[in-house]
Amino acid sequence: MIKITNLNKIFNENTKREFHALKNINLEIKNSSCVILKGISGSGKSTLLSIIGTLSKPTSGSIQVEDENIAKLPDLHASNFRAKKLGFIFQSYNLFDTLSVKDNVSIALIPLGFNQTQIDGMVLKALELANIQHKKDELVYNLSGGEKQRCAIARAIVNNPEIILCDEPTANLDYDNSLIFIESLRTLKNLNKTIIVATHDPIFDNLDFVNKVINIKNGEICE
Ligand SMILES: Nc1ncnc2c1ncn2[C@@H]1O[C@H](COP(=O)(O)OP(=O)(O)OP(=O)(O)O)[C@@H](O)[C@H]1O
Repeated sequence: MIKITNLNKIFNENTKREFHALKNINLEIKNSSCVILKGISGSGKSTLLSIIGTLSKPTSGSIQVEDENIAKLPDLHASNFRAKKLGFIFQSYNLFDTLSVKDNVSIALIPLGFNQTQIDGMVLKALELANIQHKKDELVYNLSGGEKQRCAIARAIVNNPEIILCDEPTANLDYDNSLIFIESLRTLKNLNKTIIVATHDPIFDNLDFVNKVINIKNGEICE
């Protein structure tokens, strides 16, 4: 369970540019559920996702993941938490263009101390799950947008994370590739992953495997 309590994020606090981006967010996300964070541009979706992902810290409030409050983790602990428990999928893919698909995916395992045989096995499994194994030796530079997204999915799941965070994952995909992405999410849901997607893409409306849609407006949850 992810339990967010009284969470606030204020950028540039106590300056003329002060901006209250998240206002008293309270939210519970059950294990193995799929949750969509919806809201127009600037509503605070990415800010919330990056705080859940320990990429930034809230101004106040707590985020309990099982028994741990991850809101105030020191940087080293936060990076350990991310490496073990989280997978990220971004709209811009965040891949290394000049590396192969296989090498992009294995990067996520480097901090975890696996040996080469273990890494090879885990990478192959992730590539197969994401349906990109046939391009494993190709440079990312040469992939299509949909293939890059599948490579990004493989990288996000290679560490077998419990939680997968997706920020506008279909923003750069055409309709057919967006549907393929949604089928990958369904596969991950069936593998009991907890999935949180920040999006304003209507393609995520009314999906049968989505457990909860949370609307965010001006940094607040509106039920
Ligand atoms: N580092 C920052 N400093 C100041 N303001 C910020 C910062 N990051 C985000 N904001 C502001 O916080 C608000 C929420 O931004 P956020 O990126 O979370 O929105 P979003 O809902 O994800 O939008 P989009 O769909 O366009 O990505 C915006 O008004 C943004 O300008």
